[in-house]
Amino acid sequence: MTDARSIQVDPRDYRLDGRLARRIWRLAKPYWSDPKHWKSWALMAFGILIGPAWAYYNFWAAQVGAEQANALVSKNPEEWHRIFWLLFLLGIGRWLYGVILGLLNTLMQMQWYRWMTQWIVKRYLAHKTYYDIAMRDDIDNPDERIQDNVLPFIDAVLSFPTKVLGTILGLTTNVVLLSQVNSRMTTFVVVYSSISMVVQTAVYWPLIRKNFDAVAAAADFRFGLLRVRDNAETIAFFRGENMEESQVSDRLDRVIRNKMNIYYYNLKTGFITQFIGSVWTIAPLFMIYPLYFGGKIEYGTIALAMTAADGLRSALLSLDDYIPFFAGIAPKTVRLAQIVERFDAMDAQIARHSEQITIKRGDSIELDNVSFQTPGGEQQLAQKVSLTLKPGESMIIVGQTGVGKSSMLRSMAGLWVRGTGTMTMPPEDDTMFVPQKPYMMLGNLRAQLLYPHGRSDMTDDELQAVLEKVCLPNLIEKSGGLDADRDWSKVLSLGEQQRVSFARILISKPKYVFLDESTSAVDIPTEARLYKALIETGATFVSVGHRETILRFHDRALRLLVGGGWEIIDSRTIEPTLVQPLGASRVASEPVSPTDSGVSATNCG
Ligand SMILES: Nc1ncnc2c1ncn2[C@@H]1O[C@H](COP(=O)(O)OP(=O)(O)OP(=O)(O)O)[C@@H](O)[C@H]1O
Repeated sequence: MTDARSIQVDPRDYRLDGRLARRIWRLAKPYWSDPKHWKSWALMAFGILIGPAWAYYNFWAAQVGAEQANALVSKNPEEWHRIFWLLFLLGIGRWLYGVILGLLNTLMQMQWYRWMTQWIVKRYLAHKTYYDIAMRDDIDNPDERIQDNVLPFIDAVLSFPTKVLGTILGLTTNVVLLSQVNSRMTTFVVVYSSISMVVQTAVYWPLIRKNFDAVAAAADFRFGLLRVRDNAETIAFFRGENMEESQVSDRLDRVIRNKMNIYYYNLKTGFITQFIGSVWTIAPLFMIYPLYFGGKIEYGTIALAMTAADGLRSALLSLDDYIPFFAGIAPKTVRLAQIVERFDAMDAQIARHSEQITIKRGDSIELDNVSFQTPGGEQQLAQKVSLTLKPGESMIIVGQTGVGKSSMLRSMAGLWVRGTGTMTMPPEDDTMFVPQKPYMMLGNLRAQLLYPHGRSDMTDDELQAVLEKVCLPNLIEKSGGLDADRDWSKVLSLGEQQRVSFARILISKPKYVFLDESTSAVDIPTEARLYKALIETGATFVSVGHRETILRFHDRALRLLVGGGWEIIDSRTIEPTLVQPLGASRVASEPVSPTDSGVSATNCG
């Protein structure tokens, strides 16, 4: 996950143009083009169709209101009471309309929200895209994008058709109403509102960028806090609290600066909006009252005209609203679209097979002219590697630090796909990759041991026997049983976690195992025990390691050279300095039997 500040911003993302419209369409289309979502279409159609009825209702209510005012002036209590109860019922109808529309909208929103979030998460996890994003570091805070942006996007898009319909109906009904009273006033409202629309558009334009920056700053602040949680122990060791406090305050300052920026901007523009509104409240009065004093209209018509003029103005002003509306949703849309565009790019890359290592499935490990690259293509690693590893064989990858040993394992696991050539790999279900820092899932000790498949018919005694083989004879007892639930990544030392990883191998019995410095945190006798147990399973395995002591457990070594070269050598006769000198623990130069590790069962740890 990366800091939003380090991401290059495309200035085109700040515009409200066809590109934004296409992005909205790209995000909305998958849901709305699926016939399975007919219910949402039905709800949407209902919401739209009820609009004209609602407009007519308001049209009629305005006329009834005028009749009531006339009944008041002509001192007609029966008529006044009749209209009063009618208006009371109309009020209930208005309330019911609001409730029904709110319910329909929420139902539609939740259906789409669930679907869209699941759709994005599915694509995020497919083809290991989450890993690609994390490695390339070009999409900041993907989790925040998924969690925070989907609902506001949906909310905005769903409200859009009703908003447009509301504007159209508001314009037509109020023009009809107002022109019944005075056509001059209709012209005034239209001209006045058009001018105000132009002014407001100019005023709101800069807000798009400000909103954008505010969203990125908030995501950044969250990221800063998350870093502290994720690295709590390291920070505590380094006593880095002061530095962390300053980085968090720094991010918080940015959030506040952006919020204040928007606030001051709204305050300034608020004066303009306020001025436009004030002129409006006075101006129509000067046009309507002379008509009344001249006996040209009845008293109730004043209220009717004012309601219609106000309705027409708000319909026209709602046009102004489209700019702030799009300015508000643009950042969220762009942040979501960027992540979906990355999914699309990933799919396209896979479909094209371009610059991508082809992976075939077979019963051995075979590299045919494979050249490896880092995920973004920044670095060429080992070039044109060809080798075969038959079932039961083992190989260690050695070479200078940073030369690309772990990367080769990542490519074999299908995590890094960039490069050329063809790699034959065993079926995924037959393989297990063991990283240096094991993953401890949430759950009890049994779940840790059975990870990743989570199923096994092994009894508790059998699990205990496995733990003894990996030098953890007391783990169950000291943890409070196999069903004890702890934060295992914290309560187990790294060496213990690495031994749990080996227990997982012995439990799952994969045919192929790939180990990336998986014994770096255990002592040499324990390492020997672990490799001995691995060899006994008969698995084919490939290790990456720095310690010369593990060379002897492998049939051969692939030595990677700086500049992309490589060579295959006999791992038992390799010059230890080609791996990494270990000082006192030099290995004997004569070949050693892999099963003769030189340690006894009691020699663990
Ligand atoms: N996500 C990444 N994006 C771009 N380059 C990367 C990424 N991860 C690693 N690299 C680069 O790829 C090169 C090979 O890294 P790799 O981890 O494979 O080396 P290594 O030989 O295993 O190193 P070490 O022995 O230190 O563990 C390094 O130069 C490293 O900086």
